[in-house]
Amino acid sequence: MAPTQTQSSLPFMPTSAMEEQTIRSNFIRDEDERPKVAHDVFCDDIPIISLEGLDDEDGGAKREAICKSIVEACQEWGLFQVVDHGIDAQLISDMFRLCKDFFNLSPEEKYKFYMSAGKKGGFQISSHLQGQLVQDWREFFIYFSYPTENRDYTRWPEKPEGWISVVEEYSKKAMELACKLLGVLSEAMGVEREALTKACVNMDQKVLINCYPKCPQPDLTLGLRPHTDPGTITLLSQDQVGGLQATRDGETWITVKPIPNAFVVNLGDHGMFMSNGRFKNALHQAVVNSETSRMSIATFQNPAQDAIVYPLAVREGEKPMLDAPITFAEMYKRKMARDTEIQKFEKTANPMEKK
Ligand SMILES: O=C(O)CCC(=O)C(=O)O
Ligand SMILES: [Fe+2]
Repeated sequence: MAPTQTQSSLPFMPTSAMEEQTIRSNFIRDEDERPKVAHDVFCDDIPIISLEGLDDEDGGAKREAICKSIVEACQEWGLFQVVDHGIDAQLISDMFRLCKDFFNLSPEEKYKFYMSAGKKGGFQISSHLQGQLVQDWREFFIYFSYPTENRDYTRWPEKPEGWISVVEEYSKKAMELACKLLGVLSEAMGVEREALTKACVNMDQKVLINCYPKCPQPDLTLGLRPHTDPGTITLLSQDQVGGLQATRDGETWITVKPIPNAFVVNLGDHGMFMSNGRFKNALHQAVVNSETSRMSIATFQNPAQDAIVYPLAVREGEKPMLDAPITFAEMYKRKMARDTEIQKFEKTANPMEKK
């Protein structure tokens, strides 16, 4: 079918390039940004924590041991995997099946949900950030799922059939699990179990489904550039392909081993600030491959825009990381300004360095 006017003015979709042998220049990263480790070279360093027993009565030895592992993982990595988390395997598999069906729809069908400015959710290509010099090799669909009054059901596709109710259930279960984990972190900071959830005011949740089409030159590009998530905590489920990478020093990357039905949990900037830097905001990225497409579902738990960002606890000998309380909206604005600044700097500074 000939592209319509609207489609031709929209960004290039990686899926349209699946038959091409080389990638377009706007996806090619500078050499130092290219993947150093392949999507399927897995590393076991990331803690895998079973949550069985987490709901035991306070003081239970099992709960105590689980909490300890979570806290250690947050201090060391800001990232870990959870199994036995109580979210039904069937629900996760239904979600993946329906997400896959959506991405397999024709471009016309997907573009009906194209997320232009001001739309509460929908289909997008590459990156949330505007004006990026190099594009990410991905397409995604995003749901604005909580608070429920934010749901604009005109942005929730009726095709594939049944997707709406599965997303509703999935997002509810993810919200419950995230709050449970935030409870563990709150207690570790010596504040009441609900403290982090309350600090988010009316907790916001977005469910983002990433689809990374197979790529003819995966060594030259990234599915998703290195970033930290801005919010409090993220629950990520991924298929068995592999591609999520984490780092502790910003240089050595490891590929997180996919585990069926597990969630990769990572803390975002808000989680880090609220703990005064005790818990890390995990830097991560996604790489692609030439054999198969990959899918991941990131559920972001964020504070409300006007929620106050300030450490809930400052430990002895520490100074607060922030001079004064700010709103989450302000925190995000500063992050974005910094990210754009870093990009501009890199693009202008690199040629000088090479001289
Ligand atoms: O696809 C992945 O593994 C990572 C996704 C991610 O980091 C994100 O959507 O923020
Ligand atoms: Fe992320």
